[in-house]
Amino acid sequence: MTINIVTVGKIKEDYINRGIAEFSKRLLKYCNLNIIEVAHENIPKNSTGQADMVKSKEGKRILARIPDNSYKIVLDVKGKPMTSKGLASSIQNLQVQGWSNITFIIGGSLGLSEKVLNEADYQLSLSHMTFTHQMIRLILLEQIYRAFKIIAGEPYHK
Ligand SMILES: C[S@@+](CC[C@H](N)C(=O)[O-])C[C@H]1O[C@@H](n2cnc3c(N)ncnc32)[C@H](O)[C@@H]1O
Repeated sequence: MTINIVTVGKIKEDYINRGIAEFSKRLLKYCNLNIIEVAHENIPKNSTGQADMVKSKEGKRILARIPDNSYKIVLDVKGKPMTSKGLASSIQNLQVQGWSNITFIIGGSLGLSEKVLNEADYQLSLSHMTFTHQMIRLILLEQIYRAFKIIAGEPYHK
């Protein structure tokens, strides 16, 4: 299984980068992992009414980088919640159905465009709370790692 994460912007915080490096390393035992960063769009100073334009430009970059034939899961606060066991079952079911690529998509500071949201096979919320795009990348990686540990029947934190 190949897991892709298409995400807007870079990670600036060193402590988050270290966490991402740790979970990326741990995941290599279970899957191939590609983290694909697309450039964020500068938000104009007088940004009233420009949010859609920013999300649309970032959205085009995201859509251009989604690998072909992959099952697309967008991360969105308003998406559907899922348990960690549910994510494990979903990954397993997708494998059984013949999917060899799953792409998770993380938006920029203003979120994702309607076009990207509509392209998704699943809209996933990790909480009712909003996290930064930097934090959500780390949290998502930990949840994917947890899912593979559950699939493998291996012990991990409760
Ligand atoms: C700073 S948030 C964007 C906030 C923006 N106001 C919105 O409502 O989408 C950046 C990205 O992180 C992801 N994200 C943040 N919190 C999330 C959550 N609780 N569940 C799922 N994704 C989340 C989403 O992909 C979002 O586009």
